[in-house]
Amino acid sequence: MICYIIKLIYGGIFCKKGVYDMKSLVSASLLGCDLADIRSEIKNIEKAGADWLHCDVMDGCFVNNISFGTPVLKCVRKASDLPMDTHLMINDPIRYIDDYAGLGSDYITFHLEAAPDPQAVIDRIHSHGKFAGISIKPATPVSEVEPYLATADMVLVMTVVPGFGGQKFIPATLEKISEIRYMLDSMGRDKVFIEVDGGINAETVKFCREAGADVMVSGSYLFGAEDKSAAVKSLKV
Ligand SMILES: O=C(CO)[C@H](O)[C@H](O)COP(=O)(O)O
Ligand SMILES: [Fe+2]
Repeated sequence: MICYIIKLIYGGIFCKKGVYDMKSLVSASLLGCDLADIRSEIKNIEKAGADWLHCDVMDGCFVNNISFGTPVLKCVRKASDLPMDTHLMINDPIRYIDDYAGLGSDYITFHLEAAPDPQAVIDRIHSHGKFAGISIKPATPVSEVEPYLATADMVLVMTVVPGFGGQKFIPATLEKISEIRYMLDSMGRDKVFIEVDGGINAETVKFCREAGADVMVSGSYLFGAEDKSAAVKSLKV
């Protein structure tokens, strides 16, 4: 208990042995690119050193925005061999897992708040041989995701309220990253990724990394950068 309190105070300094040995991964959020020119945007960000392609699927119900769905992700799959990191911001996501797995997503992340039975969604993703991510909004307590840490392959901590790119990073989410990393370490699950998404740039990434995150999603910062290689590099802290 004392250790846990110290850990929270220090915001993750003592967390996850080994993660600091490797650079963090950068997942480029295509929501921030010019969608009319998506193939060349993908090629450019790939050349700049991005590790994954992050695809934000929004249904206009779970979040107040509609983005894109299977037709666009099929084109993304054809345009690149990079791992596809699909972020489902849709209600009752189990309805669409077969589709997003079938089109070639590597990681499929859904929202805990949107799923009546989160374990069933994780199991369905695994039944396709894909990696399962579970995400929480900034207002959702870490205790709600704890039951799924034993089986999820990735936890996505939203660092903005989901729905739109270009928002400001919420610092209060850092404590949640540290708490989740501590819980995963305590369970011996040190291969589980913690991904952060929303307002990630060269400054905010440092705090996320210290707290224990290892996959950094970035849209507006990366695609808005003049020098994309330098921007990607700045996120690999
Ligand atoms: O899931 C998301 C929004 O809900 C996006 O991935 C995220 O906002 C990335 O955009 P930016 O880096 O511009 O904040
Ligand atoms: Fe996202």
